[in-house]
Amino acid sequence: MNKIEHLGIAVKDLDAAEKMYEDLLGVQSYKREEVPTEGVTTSFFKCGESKIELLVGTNPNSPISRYVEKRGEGLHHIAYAVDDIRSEIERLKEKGFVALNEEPKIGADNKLVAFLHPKSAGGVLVELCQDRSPE
Ligand SMILES: CC[C@H](C(=O)O)C(=O)SCCNC(=O)CCNC(=O)[C@H](O)C(C)(C)COP(=O)(O)OP(=O)(O)OC[C@H]1O[C@@H](n2cnc3c(N)ncnc32)[C@H](O)[C@@H]1OP(=O)(O)O
Ligand SMILES: [Co+2]
Repeated sequence: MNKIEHLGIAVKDLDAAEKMYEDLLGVQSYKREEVPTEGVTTSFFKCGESKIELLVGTNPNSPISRYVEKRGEGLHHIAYAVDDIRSEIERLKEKGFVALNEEPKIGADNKLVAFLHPKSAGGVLVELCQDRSPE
């Protein structure tokens, strides 16, 4: 695990959350990106080496919509930058972590991503991120 790539924060209203984080961080969001396969729209802020990823659900079945419905807005996941996501998934499975997707999937911000079930990671939803090769 090279660094914390981003902290994922589940929100109800992306416009309002962006305004709050612009005030908090003193910077503008550098991109919004929809990820239809995850049922989310994301908004990214740089914060030193890491990023803040705001996420709003775009349909009721989205993991984010379900999370906010059940637990309200708040810290949703920690994403770590890895060099080789497939070998990291295998390494972590051997350590007893539960991979929610064995095959990496396309994430936001030009990443390949995979998730570990929070119940296998001390109550924290973990995301692995590998930079996608430039198209
Ligand atoms: C990929 C685009 C973008 C990127 O960075 O590139 C993203 O980050 S997209 C982020 C949204 N996508 C995901 O989160 C995908 C992975 N998540 C899932 O598959 C589900 O959300 C899952 C399996 C974590 C939970 O779904 P489930 O339907 O099982 O929800 P439950 O409410 O039944 O939860 C079961 C159990 O887990 C606890 N839980 C749920 N979510 C979280 C969380 N974010 N952090 C910690 N714990 C979580 C929940 O409280 C339940 O525990 P229990 O003790 O049984 O109440
Ligand atoms: Co994320």
